[in-house]
Amino acid sequence: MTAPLPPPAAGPDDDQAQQIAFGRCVLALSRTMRTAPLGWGLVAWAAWGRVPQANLLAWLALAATGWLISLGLLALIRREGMNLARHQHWLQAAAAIDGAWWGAVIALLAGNDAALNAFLGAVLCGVAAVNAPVYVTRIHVFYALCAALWLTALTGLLRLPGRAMLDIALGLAVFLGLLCYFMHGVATRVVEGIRLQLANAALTVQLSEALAAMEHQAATDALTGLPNRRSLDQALAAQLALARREGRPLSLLMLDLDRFKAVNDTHGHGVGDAVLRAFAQRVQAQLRPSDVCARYGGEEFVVLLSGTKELLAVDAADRLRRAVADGPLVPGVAITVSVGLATWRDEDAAALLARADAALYAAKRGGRNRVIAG
Ligand SMILES: Nc1nc2c(ncn2[C@@H]2O[C@H](COP(=O)(O)OP(=O)(O)OP(=O)(O)O)[C@@H](O)[C@H]2O)c(=O)[nH]1
Repeated sequence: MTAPLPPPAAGPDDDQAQQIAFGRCVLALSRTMRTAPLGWGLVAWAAWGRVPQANLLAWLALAATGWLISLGLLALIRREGMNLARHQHWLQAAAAIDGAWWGAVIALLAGNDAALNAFLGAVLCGVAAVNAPVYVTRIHVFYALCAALWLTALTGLLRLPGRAMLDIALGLAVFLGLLCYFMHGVATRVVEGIRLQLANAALTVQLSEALAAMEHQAATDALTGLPNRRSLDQALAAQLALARREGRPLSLLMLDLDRFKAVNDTHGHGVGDAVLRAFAQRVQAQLRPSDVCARYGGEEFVVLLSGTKELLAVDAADRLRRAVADGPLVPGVAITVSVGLATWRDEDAAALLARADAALYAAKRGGRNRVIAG
């Protein structure tokens, strides 16, 4: 009977999904930050000659400083392994600094030029829109960026006269509010996707482990831990193919414990089982790693000696026989083994096994505890 599949593992930790989401966000931000100088160029181009040069230079200096601080924070986060618990506030700080120096573009450059004001408002909307997918796996960090951007912009607008400035502040607030609202839904689905990927990966590992365990079970004899008959058939087919292709010699031993029924009858089946297990271990201890020892059925075993001609195989078989006869396999139970040997002669597996079986039968008839080559 095959063992039932283990129950599926519990879903992966939410912490793990959040950690992956955080790592993705840090990497995305590291990439996007490289494009910031493009934004400076656009702003400088639009404001050139329209605002006092000192203001433009002050904003560029502020932007470059904020940018360098954010880059430094990101580099530290990456160097220390992007740990969510330790670094999430650092990332929030980097985003807020980013938002603040962008927002300062209004404070330093907006004024009476309506076209420039509109351009700067559009730039801030663009900055928020570009950053939305960057922070989609850490939406709260995006809120920090938007809040810092809007508050800094508002501070600059409030000190200017006229309603137009408040209109820009309101328009920006509506745009950022809507963007955050829609990104919230997207962000939830993205993190859910990461969770599903983790669950799938965990399930795949679990299934392949269960499959490997089942394959092992299907190929192994439960009592002795040796390969079973099914596995022997496969090993024998492979060895015969090798023998045919490369002319490698192959010898097959069929071993059968002598008068094993008497062990069961005298000591009980439990002791009989222990004898079979001890026999398997003793035989295996005598073999090379390339040899195959399988339980053929009952108290019968088959050994494949690859690359071994008949003379050497007889020696090996006799060594096995002596190892069994040398001392009791379990305390108080002495037993011997008879061995039939057949060396491959361009025949198929069934014929080779039949020859070894006939040799084993001859060994039994000859008095047991002996090796006969067929
Ligand atoms: N304990 C135990 N006994 C087994 C197992 N498989 C087969 N047997 C027993 O092995 C015994 C084989 O007996 P026989 O075929 O008569 O052979 P034998 O007594 O070894 O005699 P010879 O082979 O002629 O020397 C039977 O009593 C089976 O019940 C097993 O997994 N555990």
